[in-house]
Amino acid sequence: MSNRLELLPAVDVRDGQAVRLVHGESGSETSYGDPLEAALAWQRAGAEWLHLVDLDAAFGTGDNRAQIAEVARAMDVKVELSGGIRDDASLQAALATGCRRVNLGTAALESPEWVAKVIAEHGEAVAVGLDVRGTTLRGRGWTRDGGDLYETLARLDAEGCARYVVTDIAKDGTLKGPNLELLRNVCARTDRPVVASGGVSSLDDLRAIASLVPEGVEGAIVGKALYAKAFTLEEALEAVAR
Ligand SMILES: O=C(O)c1ccccc1NCC(=O)[C@H](O)[C@H](O)COP(=O)(O)O
Repeated sequence: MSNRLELLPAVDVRDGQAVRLVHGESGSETSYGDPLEAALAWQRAGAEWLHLVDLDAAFGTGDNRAQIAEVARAMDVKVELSGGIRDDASLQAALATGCRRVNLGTAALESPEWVAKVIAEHGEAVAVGLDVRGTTLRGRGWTRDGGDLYETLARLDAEGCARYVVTDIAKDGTLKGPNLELLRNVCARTDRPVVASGGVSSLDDLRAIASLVPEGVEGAIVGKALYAKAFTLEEALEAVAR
């Protein structure tokens, strides 16, 4: 594992638009225009990764599959794809975009046998999103409870899950800072890399997450702060370069 924090600027797509939600709640969207333009802007600014989310697929309000595939295929940088990947068809469609990895969320809570099979078949190409309120996991676009964080983590670890994307829903899209305690607690319970998501508001937040790299945090997803211009991606990359 590198000792430098990886940054993953986010492009969350709802109804064809790049948006950010507050607490992941449907209806709380702020729109930021064309997803491809946003993704290309992050790439031009030096991103190594793009975190690309199909929110409609996550919520079950349709999908943006064709547009998501167009964005993923246009990227020269690594793409992590999330939202509504719950069965063989959606998994194959996601992998066919050429993305580097997919995030499974709801499926890890509702279809554990399928997820164990997918982890065994695809290894590093699969991460599991652990999206929590407190220590209770949430699925179906974060609208339904899905069990205990640490029990699920132990099960997924035993199945060989390669990495986790950990989101405190109470922080997501709020610019209130990341939940460092949650990240530390998850890192203490697994030896797999953890990608932090939700709440980043400042370069100091990124430095604080970067201080957890020795504990197992590998990356940080940044959404709202970049769209709200709290800092630029260039500044963020510079802040975690040392
Ligand atoms: O990732 C999902 O599947 C998802 C489902 C339902 C609501 C939101 C979802 N993802 C949100 C994100 O991944 C955000 O882009 C990320 O947490 C960034 O948060 P922030 O920096 O606080 O804007």
